Amino acid sequence: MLEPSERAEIGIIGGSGLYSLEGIEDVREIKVHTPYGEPSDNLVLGSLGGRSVAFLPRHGRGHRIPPHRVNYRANVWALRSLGVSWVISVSAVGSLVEEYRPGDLVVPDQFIDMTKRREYTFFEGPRVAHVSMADPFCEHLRRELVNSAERLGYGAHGSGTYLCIEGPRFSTRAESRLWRSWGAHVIGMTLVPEVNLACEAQICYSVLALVTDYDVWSETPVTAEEVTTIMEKNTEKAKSVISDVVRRLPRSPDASLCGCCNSLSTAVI
Ligand SMILES: CSC[C@H]1O[C@H](OP(=O)(O)O)[C@H](O)[C@@H]1O
Ligand SMILES: Nc1ncnc2[nH]cnc12
Repeated sequence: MLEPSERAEIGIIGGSGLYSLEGIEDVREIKVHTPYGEPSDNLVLGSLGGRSVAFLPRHGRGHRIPPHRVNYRANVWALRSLGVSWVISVSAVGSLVEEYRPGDLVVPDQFIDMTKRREYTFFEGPRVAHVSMADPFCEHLRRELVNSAERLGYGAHGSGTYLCIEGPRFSTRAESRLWRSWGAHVIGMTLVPEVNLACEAQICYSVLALVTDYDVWSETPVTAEEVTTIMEKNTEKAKSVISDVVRRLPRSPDASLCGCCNSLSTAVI
């Protein structure tokens, strides 16, 4: 496979409602081919706040790809092949607890995987790896995201468990009650296996989640239309946080906060 000649330091994966980023200078658009097939769209490269970034809309521009059909391996591989060491993922999530309100930002620190049939690993044998997922997100990047949200006056819930369902349907009321009883805070359909693969690729990865709804446990059950409307009203928040955080990220992560770059050192058999 040909390695792209372009390079980028920071990858940004846009979720529902975030299909482009403003303020990128020196914009180039490239198609990246991977051993796993095509990523969700062309990658948009450029400079944001003096840092080289690569933007990829998870569902493709125009939201063409449903969550269970996203080629997560191609997306993460494509970003890695550009040399990114950080990936900021943006996601719309439902809330499973009253205190996380529509419009709020959340930077989760844990997840529960309820997906069913996805491609979870780059290591299909004969090379086998079991990466640790005890602390699945980059703590350094998480802190930077929370700090940026605070600085901009939005605030963010600095922890929370993201429960990932297979989708594309939403949960039943019984399922939603179950997720709540398990202690999950937010719900979405795309974190897994994006986070697993980022870890295998030794990338510092974190999610900036935006709450769009109260799922189906409150009176009026969530609809896709509701998610889109709330995202449209709030994408500015996510864009401002991204714009602020990319300026502040150091060239390399603080080894006392995260071990993302070494995630394979104890994982490969
Ligand atoms: C548009 S409703 C559900 C859809 O929104 C979330 O996507 P993303 O995480 O990419 O923002 C959710 O996971 C579903 O895919
Ligand atoms: N309630 C919900 N369930 C699953 N994914 C979502 N994305 C946004 N809201 C959601």
